[in-house]
Amino acid sequence: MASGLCLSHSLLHTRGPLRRWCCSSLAFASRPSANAFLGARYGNHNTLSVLRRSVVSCSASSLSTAASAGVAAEGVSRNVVEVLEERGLIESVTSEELKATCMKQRLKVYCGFDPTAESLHLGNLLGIIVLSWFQRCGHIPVALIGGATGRIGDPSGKSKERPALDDDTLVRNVNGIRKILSNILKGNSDEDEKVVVLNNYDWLKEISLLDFLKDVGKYARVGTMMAKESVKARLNSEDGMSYTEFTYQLLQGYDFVHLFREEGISVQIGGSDQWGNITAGTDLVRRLLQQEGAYGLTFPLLLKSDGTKFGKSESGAIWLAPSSLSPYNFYQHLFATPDADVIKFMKRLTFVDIKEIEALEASMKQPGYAPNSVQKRLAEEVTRFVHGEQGLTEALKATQALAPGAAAALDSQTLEAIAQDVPSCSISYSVVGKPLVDVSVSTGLLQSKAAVRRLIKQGGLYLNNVKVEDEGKTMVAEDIIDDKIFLLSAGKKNRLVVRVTR
Ligand SMILES: Nc1ncnc2c1ncn2[C@@H]1O[C@H](COP(=O)(O)OP(=O)(O)OP(=O)(O)O)[C@@H](O)[C@H]1O
Ligand SMILES: N[C@@H](Cc1ccc(O)cc1)C(=O)O
Repeated sequence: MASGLCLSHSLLHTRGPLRRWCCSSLAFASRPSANAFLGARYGNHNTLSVLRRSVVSCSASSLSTAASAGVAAEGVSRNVVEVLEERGLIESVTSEELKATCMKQRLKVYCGFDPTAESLHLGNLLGIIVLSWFQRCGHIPVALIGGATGRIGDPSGKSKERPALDDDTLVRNVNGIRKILSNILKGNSDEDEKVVVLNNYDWLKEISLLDFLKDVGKYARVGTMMAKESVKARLNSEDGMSYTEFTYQLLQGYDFVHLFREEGISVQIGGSDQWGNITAGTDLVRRLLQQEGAYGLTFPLLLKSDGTKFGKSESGAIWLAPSSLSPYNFYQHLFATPDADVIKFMKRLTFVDIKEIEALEASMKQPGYAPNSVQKRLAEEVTRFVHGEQGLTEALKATQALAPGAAAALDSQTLEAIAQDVPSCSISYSVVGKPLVDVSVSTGLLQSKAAVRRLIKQGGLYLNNVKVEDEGKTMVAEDIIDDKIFLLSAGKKNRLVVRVTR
């Protein structure tokens, strides 16, 4: 049974579907012409001009006219393809027709994530954001977790075969990712809007090897499979590629067939590295189901300033799960975005109106611009989207409390949150009445009492963000916030959260 969070209609996956390929109950408002499926790769930053040059079945101007003439399908508020173009969120689409189709009908759109870690990361967030844009424009987003494909390993963008994950790890990762997807998508949609999270293990586990080879493999051309970037790159490498990984594109392709037929999902999105897998899906729908109307859309990968991609395999992933990276640290990473990238990230990672982003861009060039103001806005918007209002409040409180020279009043909740990001230790309540000099050494903040005294003289020791002036200070009950915790700081950067046990 499908593990959809709130699945509106159940998946019909008996062994039957493999025999029901040619009869789909889906009704599509438009049937694209065959040459519309030649596909159009968008230039990275020049999407509109490429689009105009290669329009096949309808011109860009006729689309805008159609939209402004108010012929949009009920529930569809804006042209999502235009919105995504405007924000630099389209790398390629399989057909120009999508731009017209997305105004004529409410589309179901999916993005898949393999469970290769317990959390998703900032790069994966783009898929969630694009899903969310579809939703904001009136379409229906579906997130998919690759419980089955995660066992095979996507070779896209990988120079080496991925190590196989054991079952326990896979289950843990699937659960972790499901939680993130549900939280973010649910938190950012209307209360009564259902969020669907599927797991491809639910249908792929049903299919026998013989059925798969006979019924799916027959429709796949080896030459086309070999020509995919993910395969070509690996075939030229020393280790080559296993048959297992070679079949990955077919599994993802079959997912699209299944979702198109059983769930009425007609659009698959993914990062640009997913182009080969996505087109494997649109091809299979055409060959196997003999149906037109399946679209693929990719977005550019989010890159760091050094040109490497934000990813889970790269060092220092910016995780979305609060258990892997606190909202405070998440916020700080975004706050540290270089000026050169901040406007691009505002467009791709937030839902702030494009006009407002342009105004922010102009403000950065003004003489009175307060440095990092746009970074602050970026960090706030993205943290709110990922961690909710409460996560943002936690991040802002911790930021205030940990800012050099902070005078923020502390509470135990903030300190507990900070304890995820700075060293912490526990001490017994008998600390009350002890000299602070001794406590600073016994907690490991500083090496010796002499060092503590020297620091106090220099004005560098802080207790709960308040400068300690008196070398003879002893701890009193009021120093222990909410009777449980306090913060010691040596200078502005060296912090220690101390939990007090009774
Ligand atoms: N930096 C990125 N920018 C945009 N999209 C990304 C980025 N990294 C991953 N994605 C997209 O997220 C989806 C899930 O990707 P995937 O699970 O392979 O993540 P990954 O970080 O690339 O994993 P791994 O590092 O294990 O390959 C895909 O659509 C992929 O294109
Ligand atoms: N191949 C995708 C995940 C995915 C899996 C199955 C799908 O149907 C779609 C996408 C990735 O690794 O990022």
